[in-house]
Amino acid sequence: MSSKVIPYYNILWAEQIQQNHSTQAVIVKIAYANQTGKLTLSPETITVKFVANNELTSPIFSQPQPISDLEPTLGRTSADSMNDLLPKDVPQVGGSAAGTAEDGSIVATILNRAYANTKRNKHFLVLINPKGGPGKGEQIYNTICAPFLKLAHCETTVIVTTHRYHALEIARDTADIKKYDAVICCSGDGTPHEFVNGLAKRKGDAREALAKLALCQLPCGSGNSVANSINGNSSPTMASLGMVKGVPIPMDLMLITQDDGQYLSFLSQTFGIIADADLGTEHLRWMGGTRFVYGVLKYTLQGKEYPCDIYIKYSHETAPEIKNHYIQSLQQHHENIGTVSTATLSSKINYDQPPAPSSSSTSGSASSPEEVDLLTPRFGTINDPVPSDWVKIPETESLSIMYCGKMPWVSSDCMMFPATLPTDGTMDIFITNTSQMSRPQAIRMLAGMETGTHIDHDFIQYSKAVAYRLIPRRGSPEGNLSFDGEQFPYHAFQVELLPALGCLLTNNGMWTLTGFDRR
Ligand SMILES: Nc1ncnc2c1ncn2[C@@H]1O[C@H](COP(=O)(O)OP(=O)(O)OP(=O)(O)O)[C@@H](O)[C@H]1O
Repeated sequence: MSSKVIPYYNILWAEQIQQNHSTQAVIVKIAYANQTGKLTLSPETITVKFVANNELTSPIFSQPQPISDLEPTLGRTSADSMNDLLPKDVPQVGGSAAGTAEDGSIVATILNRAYANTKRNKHFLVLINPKGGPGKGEQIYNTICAPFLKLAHCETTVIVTTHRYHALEIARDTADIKKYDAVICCSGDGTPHEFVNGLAKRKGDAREALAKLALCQLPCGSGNSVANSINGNSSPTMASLGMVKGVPIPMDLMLITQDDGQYLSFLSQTFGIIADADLGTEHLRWMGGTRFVYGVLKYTLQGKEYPCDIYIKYSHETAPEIKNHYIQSLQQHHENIGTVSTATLSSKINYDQPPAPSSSSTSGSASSPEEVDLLTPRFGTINDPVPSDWVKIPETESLSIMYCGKMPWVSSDCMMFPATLPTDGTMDIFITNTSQMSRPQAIRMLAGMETGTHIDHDFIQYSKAVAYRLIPRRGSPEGNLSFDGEQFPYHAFQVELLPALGCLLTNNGMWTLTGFDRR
């Protein structure tokens, strides 16, 4: 008999389906995510027989009992291997025959361990963008994600977005939005961008809603930064299990001011080649993620330049400073996750003291962060003078890429920001001028983006900042500018970090680590 081990993490649900009082045996149906490939899981069920002497009897897998049409044929499982599934202290069968989660029964024990550090029966708001990426959002949700959520007894409210800004309107206008544990964006990165900005526009409870509604993504777009950064891949089944077992953690956000507008950004701001590669290749959506790589290569080899002026309020400028900050932030994150519940984690995160406001728009304010307006910038807006302690970057008249981000992976094959962490109080800024590199150098740098080693090249600047400003030079040809992958006017803008304002649904209280501390 072949053996099968089911990690508790993969268990979606357990339910007692039969009890024999004379033998004190119970039969439990277990729904779980079966690992069927390196990055694929299949929602399946097995039935297992337990007896009162704390031992698992021969499981009755020869007669699998699928509970939905989606269940594939079950594998055979040995009793021995199931000890990895079973707790050593299996309680006596008895008590409530219902086998509910709280009654001390085997079912309760399994469920408690399967959901040891997260909430079960999560209530999800599901937003499906039917036009995102290759346009398969509905299909991917219905055939791949929904079965996991159903087996895990999660509650769902599903909305298919019908127009641009629909996700923003839902986040802004849904009165009881805080009843949801998380929002599943079945989309690319544009929908989470809209959703976060909608929450920020709520009257009265914006801060609370941003802290409560955990973002997650069913990867249906071309970039899928959220899913890639959380799971380290863009597998929809891995993402689906991650939602069921997700642990919410706080995440830093970024506040952008441009013209007279203010926006939140959870992911990135992109100026130059990367923005052109993303937004200038919309007609190539059919290529999926490859269109981005194609675009970057094309514009890099063309040596396109984007004259501008950039001012940065650095937090960590040199490579050793960045590495030290990463290691310290990671340790602090693990300490916080280990000692407090995720609900109170946000308030326990200890950031570098934010600098004092420097502009007229915030001067005189002695309010605590809770009291000031959610979107009141600490450093003023793009319409204020550049603060005197910000550093002007030299030689940006021939800049080719400015990319600022807060998530490590911007697509499955691009670890753009290897040194970023969810709540490290900084944003990572990548600046380079590819037109001054030889073609082989440029291609080596681009190839390094897959593993995050592109930041090690001499001709790039990778730093950490708490704020910056970018001003395109007057009279220069216009390119694209994107915030979180969404197109914005090619105008000057300013960005500052907002510590731990948002919430992210992660697998184990952290997104996939890049290994930056071990480099
Ligand atoms: N029904 C709809 N029709 C047209 N546009 C929509 C619709 N629903 C949402 N949108 C818009 O589609 C845009 C893209 O959303 P999405 O989240 O899928 O990211 P994406 O930019 O397509 O991702 P990627 O670039 O990674 O493919 C958003 O601006 C959103 O407002």
